[in-house]
Amino acid sequence: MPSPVDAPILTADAMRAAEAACAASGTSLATLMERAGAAVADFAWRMAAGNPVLVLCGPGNNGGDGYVAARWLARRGVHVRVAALAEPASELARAARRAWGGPVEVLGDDLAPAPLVIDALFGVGLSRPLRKDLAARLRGLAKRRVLAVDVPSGVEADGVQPWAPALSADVTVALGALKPAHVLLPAAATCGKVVLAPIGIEAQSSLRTLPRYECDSPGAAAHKFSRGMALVRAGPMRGAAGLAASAVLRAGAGYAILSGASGAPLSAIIAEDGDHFAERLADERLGAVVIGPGYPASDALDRDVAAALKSGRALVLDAAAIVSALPRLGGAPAILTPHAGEFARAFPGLEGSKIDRARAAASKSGAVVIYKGADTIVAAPDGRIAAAWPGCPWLATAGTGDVLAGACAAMLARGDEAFDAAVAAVSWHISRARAIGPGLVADDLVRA
Ligand SMILES: NC(=O)C1=CN([C@@H]2O[C@H](COP(=O)(O)OP(=O)(O)OC[C@H]3O[C@@H](n4cnc5c(N)ncnc54)[C@H](OP(=O)(O)O)[C@@H]3O)[C@@H](O)[C@H]2O)[C@H](O)CC1
Ligand SMILES: [K+]
Repeated sequence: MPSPVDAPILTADAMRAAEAACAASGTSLATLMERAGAAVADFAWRMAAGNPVLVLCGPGNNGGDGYVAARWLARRGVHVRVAALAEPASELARAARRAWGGPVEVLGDDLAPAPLVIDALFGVGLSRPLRKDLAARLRGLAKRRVLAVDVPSGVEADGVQPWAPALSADVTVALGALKPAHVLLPAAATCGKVVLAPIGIEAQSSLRTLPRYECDSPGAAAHKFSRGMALVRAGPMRGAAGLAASAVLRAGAGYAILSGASGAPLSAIIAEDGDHFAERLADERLGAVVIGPGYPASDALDRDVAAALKSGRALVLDAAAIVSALPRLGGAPAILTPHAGEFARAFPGLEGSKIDRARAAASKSGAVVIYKGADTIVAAPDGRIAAAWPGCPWLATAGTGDVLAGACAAMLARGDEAFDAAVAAVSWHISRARAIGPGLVADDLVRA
């Protein structure tokens, strides 16, 4: 399910700060809740398509949003019922319940379902996992369409805790900004389609969802070197390096060299003996170097990584090259592309959500980190983060990481700074994978 493009993501604390700033500048929390409930009602009205709706309200302001949504739905002629888990615990929620004015059922075992269920039990204020009896009761409603208010109830908004909701949502209406849980597994997989209701909050954040991939045409006066030159160092598994070199060209650089291989998958790639590696590294036109695809840990890898670091070129380091380079990176322009296992080896002992850990790894290494997975995170040392959920599940196959490394080199060679290059490469990779779809193999990503 696609999620909003280039949208801000706020943690629960950042969200509370944004709400407070909003209140300080004259927009009350009651107004925000009214807008939130109205936005939820609008999405629900379309989803319900004339069918009855059941709103489940919790004790906090998430429940408050639910009461407001119920009032707006009733006003639009929808047959709407409300069931509460507990009495409202906040003044805003109490006021919202009074304004609803209709009957409130008890969320008990005998609660009759409706074709559409609005889950307004808990939002960013969830402080512990759902109680087992409540979870069991909610699972009885699981066959219905579910619209979750802000996050599916049971999900911890910051994506640190692996708590699960009892009801997975078909649609989640994120209020004011996305939350980390909307883009991090396992929570993201329970949110369904995530839509953003702006509600008037000033949501500035260096943590954002991935932008759409925009392919710039080369300028009219472009030539192969002005479009960027990248070098891929092959290890013993030549195929992986071949995929990376092919991606260098397909992702838009003008010149790709495959060092240490007698042949290449595309005739346009210059495949040559590894003896020329040092000479190539010294070429002023060289914009980026890839090391790691198909190159297990070895003395030879350490030597090649050292030579590449010494050259001062922008580097893309994958697989074993990451651990090899880390102690000597020293602020060199680099993109590291670890998957979960490689990340744990390279950056042991980090805590928090995947976003927190990627941010810490980037800050520690001074490099841009692409922490790969179905919920890929791109992190820059200065704190910028791009979250790539939902990627494309067909990318879960051998060789696609090699293609991503080559794409990163292409973007660097074309002149992007490291974070922009990494974001563009991830975005290119996903958009290509989505276009191919079922049955994708890595080679397809680098075919015409
Ligand atoms: N983004 C905005 O600008 C706006 C968001 N709004 C909505 O407000 C919620 C956040 O509201 P908040 O009141 O802070 O929190 P919740 O409604 O999520 O829940 C808090 C209450 O729930 C209790 N709680 C927490 N965990 C559990 C649990 N596992 N089981 C039972 N009860 C639980 C908690 O009690 P404590 O004992 O922990 O104190 C609270 O009573 C946000 O998500 C939006 O939906 C507003 O509309 C304003 C604008
Ligand atoms: K909710």
